[in-house]
Amino acid sequence: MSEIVIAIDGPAGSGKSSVSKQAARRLGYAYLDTGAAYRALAWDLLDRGVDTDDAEAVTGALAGFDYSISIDPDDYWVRVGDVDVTEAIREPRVSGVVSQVARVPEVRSTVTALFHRIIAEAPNDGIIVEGRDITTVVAPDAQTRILLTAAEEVRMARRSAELTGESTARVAEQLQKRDRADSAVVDFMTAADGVTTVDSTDIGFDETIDRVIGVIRGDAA
Ligand SMILES: Nc1ncnc2c1ncn2[C@@H]1O[C@H](COP(=O)(O)OP(=O)(O)OP(=O)(O)O)[C@@H](O)[C@H]1O
Ligand SMILES: Nc1ccn([C@@H]2O[C@H](COP(=O)(O)O)[C@@H](O)[C@H]2O)c(=O)n1
Repeated sequence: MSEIVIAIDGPAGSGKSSVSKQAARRLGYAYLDTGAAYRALAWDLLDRGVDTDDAEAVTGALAGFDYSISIDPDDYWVRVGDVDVTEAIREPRVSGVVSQVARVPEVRSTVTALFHRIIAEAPNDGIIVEGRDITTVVAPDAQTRILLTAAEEVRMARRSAELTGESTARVAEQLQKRDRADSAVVDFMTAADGVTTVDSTDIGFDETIDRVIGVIRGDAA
């Protein structure tokens, strides 16, 4: 069981997954991507033909959601049943509906219970858990709580550099739309009491990891 829990929240494209994964590698910790559970559920609902706008139908489909995720930062995968959905859950069709699914209270309580089980069973000394409500709901008592952020235009530019098949305007529109919808459910734009902000707007990837590890080790932010 992990003695140390590091909670990291932030808006879309702020670097939560890439920075958390790399920091976990360096510290020998496990890494839990909580957004993957919401994405995998959205993928599963689309696959089963469930209307993702219908909260009752989404709640009804939760019992059949057979989800597993690797918490090894060197061997990351996500599965629904026997299907490896690691890549598929990043597709725009999933990103486009995930916020609708994540706003359903029964979804949030079910996946939060799942996260608590994964955290409790992690074999490493520590685990880095990233998402939107980790510092406030999933692990408010975590030893270290960080809000990882960056200016919206910088996040858009970084995301559109990754998604070569999509126009910059479309990527920007989707990122803004998702942040707006997600912000209506949880506040990940402002740091809660006791949460340290790391702003990567003007710093590169490696320096961001150094800053995050510095906060975890108790250096000044
Ligand atoms: N400090 C940084 N400097 C440069 N690039 C960065 C920095 N931090 C993250 N990136 C890049 O920004 C992109 C988005 O990062 P990442 O996917 O980790 O964000 P995220 O917060 O997990 O996004 P989402 O919530 O949408 O899944 C990646 O290409 C990543 O390599
Ligand atoms: N703690 C969380 C994490 C994620 N979500 C929802 O999932 C979507 C995908 O998350 P990514 O981190 O992969 O971008 C996100 O847009 C939220 O709708 C959440 O609600 N809580």
